[in-house]
Amino acid sequence: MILLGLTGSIGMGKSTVAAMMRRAGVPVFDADAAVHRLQGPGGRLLPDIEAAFPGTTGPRGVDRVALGKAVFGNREALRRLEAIVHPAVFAMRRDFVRRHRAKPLVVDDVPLLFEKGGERRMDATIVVSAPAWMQRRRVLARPGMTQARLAQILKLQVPDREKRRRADFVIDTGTSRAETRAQVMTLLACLRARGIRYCRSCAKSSSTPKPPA
Ligand SMILES: CC(C)(COP(=O)(O)OP(=O)(O)OC[C@H]1O[C@@H](n2cnc3c(N)ncnc32)[C@H](O)[C@@H]1O)[C@@H](O)C(=O)NCCC(=O)NCCS
Ligand SMILES: Nc1ncnc2c1ncn2[C@@H]1O[C@H](COP(=O)(O)OP(=O)(O)OP(=O)(O)O)[C@@H](O)[C@H]1O
Repeated sequence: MILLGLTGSIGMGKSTVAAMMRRAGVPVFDADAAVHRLQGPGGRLLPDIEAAFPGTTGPRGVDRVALGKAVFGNREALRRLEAIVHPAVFAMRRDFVRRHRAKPLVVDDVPLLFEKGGERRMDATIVVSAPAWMQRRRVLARPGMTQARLAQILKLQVPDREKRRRADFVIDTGTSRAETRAQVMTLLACLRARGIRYCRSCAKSSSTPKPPA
């Protein structure tokens, strides 16, 4: 089995690419979805989160906007939240990978792959990337997102340029979905047929469309 770490900064299209991979029959562990389950209605982590951040949980689970306000911009608070959330996610990931170990490819979709040194656990890494202006446009269109919140989140993330440099493969989402899907399918076919070493040598494609005038 080849274990692939999939990552990308906020709004780069990681979830979209992960969905394309899943549709292509690859098991994908979704760390964000795991976090949502653990923090959702009746979620296992609610008591610990409420104790550490009073008033941020309720019958509908974690109030993500309120918790985000408490931790983004406050490194110590974020570390406390991570200490509650990450061990539970690690355990779910380990079970998922074990369950699928007979498959040729397994994808681990990890928002903080390079930030937390997770790439060491992977056979290869894939970064999803688009031009910065497109990233901003996508993220600022989300409800509840502001320039200030985006700036705080970007400060916590390894810059896109650095991610691209460190990754084995880059998927460009600055183009049409059809082109992105074609890149995904080519990469998966290559990995299945030829393995990592061969595919590394023919990867790292990217195009950077100009911002609109
Ligand atoms: C604070 C929370 C509730 C805010 O939720 P919300 O739905 O508003 O934002 P979302 O989770 O989509 O994150 C927005 C962006 O911030 C990034 N981000 C989230 N947590 C972190 C973190 N610990 N460090 C750096 N960036 C982070 C995400 O990758 C994403 O790009 C949530 O982000 C959270 O619980 N974070 C801590 C757990 C964690 O580390 N999750 C990410 C990897 S498993
Ligand atoms: N070619 C493309 N590939 C992927 N996403 C695209 C493309 N073109 C436009 N998009 C849009 O870009 C947005 C990317 O959102 P997505 O949720 O996939 O990002 P993400 O990286 O998972 O974000 P986050 O880190 O915040 O969870 C979506 O609204 C998607 O429709």
